[in-house]
Amino acid sequence: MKIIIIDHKNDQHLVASCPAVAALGFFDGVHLGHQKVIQTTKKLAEKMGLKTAVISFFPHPKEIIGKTGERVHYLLPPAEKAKKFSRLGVDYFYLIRFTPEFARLEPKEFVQKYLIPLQIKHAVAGYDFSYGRKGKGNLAMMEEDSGCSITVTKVEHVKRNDEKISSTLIRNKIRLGLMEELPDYLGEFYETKGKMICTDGKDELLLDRYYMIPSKGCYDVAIDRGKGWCNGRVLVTEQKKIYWLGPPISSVSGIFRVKVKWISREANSISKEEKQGKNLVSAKG
Ligand SMILES: Cc1cc2nc3c(=O)[nH]c(=O)nc-3n(C[C@H](O)[C@H](O)[C@H](O)COP(=O)(O)O)c2cc1C
Ligand SMILES: Nc1ncnc2c1ncn2[C@@H]1O[C@H](COP(=O)(O)OP(=O)(O)OP(=O)(O)O)[C@@H](O)[C@H]1O
Repeated sequence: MKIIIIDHKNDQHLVASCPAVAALGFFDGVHLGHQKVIQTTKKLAEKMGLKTAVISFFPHPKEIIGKTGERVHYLLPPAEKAKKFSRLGVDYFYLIRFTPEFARLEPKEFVQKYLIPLQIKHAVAGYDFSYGRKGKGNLAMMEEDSGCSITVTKVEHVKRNDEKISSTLIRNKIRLGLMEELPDYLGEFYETKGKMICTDGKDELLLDRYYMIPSKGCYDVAIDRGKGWCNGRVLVTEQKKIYWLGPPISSVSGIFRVKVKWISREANSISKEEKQGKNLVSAKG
C-alpha cells in the first residue's frame, strides 16, 4: 500500500497515478463498522476495475475546530491505522493534514480541489459521514458537487447490542476498563505498542503516543517482545502508570519494545502484599 501525505503545500499538484474508489472518514481504531466500509470499497473497486483508496485526516477535526480545540484520546497512531488498511487490501492511503484552513473549505471546494484531482470515481462512507466547512457536506451532495463524475455508496451502520459501533463507544469502554468486550467491536483485542523499562524489581510499561490507557485496575494481558505472545498481568494506577506484575520477563535491567494485547480486567484489585512484593507501595491505585 502506498501512503500519500497531503500537507497542502502540494495541493496545487495533486495528481493520482490511478483512478480509484475511495472510503472516506477518520477511521480511528479501524473497528468492524470501518472494516465494512473498506471491504465494500474494495469489492466495488474490483467490480469497476479500479484501485482501492482510503482518504483520511490527521489530526482529528475536533482538535482543530473550535477556539481551544478538544483533546482527542486516539485509539491508534496513524502508522498502525495504515497497517490495518494495508491488511484490508487498500492500495492508496491519502492522509490529509487537517488544518484550520482546510476545515474552512466549502464541501464543493473539497470535492473539486481534492477528490477530482485524486481521480476518485466512486466514494464510499457510512450514513453519518460529513465533510466541508462546518461539516455541511454529505454523500448525497457529492455527486452533484462533482458534476456527476463521482458516484457514491452509503454503507448501512454496523451495530452491536442495538447500538452503532463507533470509535467514541470504544473509547468509553476503555475508559471503563471493559477490555473483554472490545473484540465484539474491533474484531480483536485492543493492541498497543510501547516500551518496557525494567529497573530493580519494578517493570514499567510506557505506551507510545496515540494509544489509550484503560482505567485503573489489574488487567490480564498478552505481551510480545519479539519472541511470540505470552500471558501476564499489569497494574494501571490512578496516575495512568502501567506496571508489569508478572510472570518475570527480564532478569536484567533494560528497556525493550513490546506489543500488549489487553484481554480483561480482573475482578479484584491488587493486594497490599503483592504491591509490596513488586516495590509498588507508593503507586496509587
Ligand atoms: C474539507 C473539510 C472541511 C471540514 N470542516 C469541518 C468544520 O468546519 N467543522 C467540523 O466540525 N468538521 C469539519 N470537517 C470534518 C468532517 O465533518 C468529518 O468529521 C470528517 O470528514 C471525518 O468524517 P467522519 O467523522 O465521518 O469520519 C471537515 C472535513 C473536511 C473534509
Ligand atoms: N458502525 C459503522 N457502520 C458503518 N459505517 C461506519 C460505522 N462507523 C463509522 N462508519 C463510517 O466509517 C467512516 C469513518 O467514520 P468515523 O471515523 O467518524 O467513525 P466513528 O466510529 O463514527 O467515529 P466517532 O465515534 O469518533 O464519530 C465514515 O464513513 C463513517 O460514516
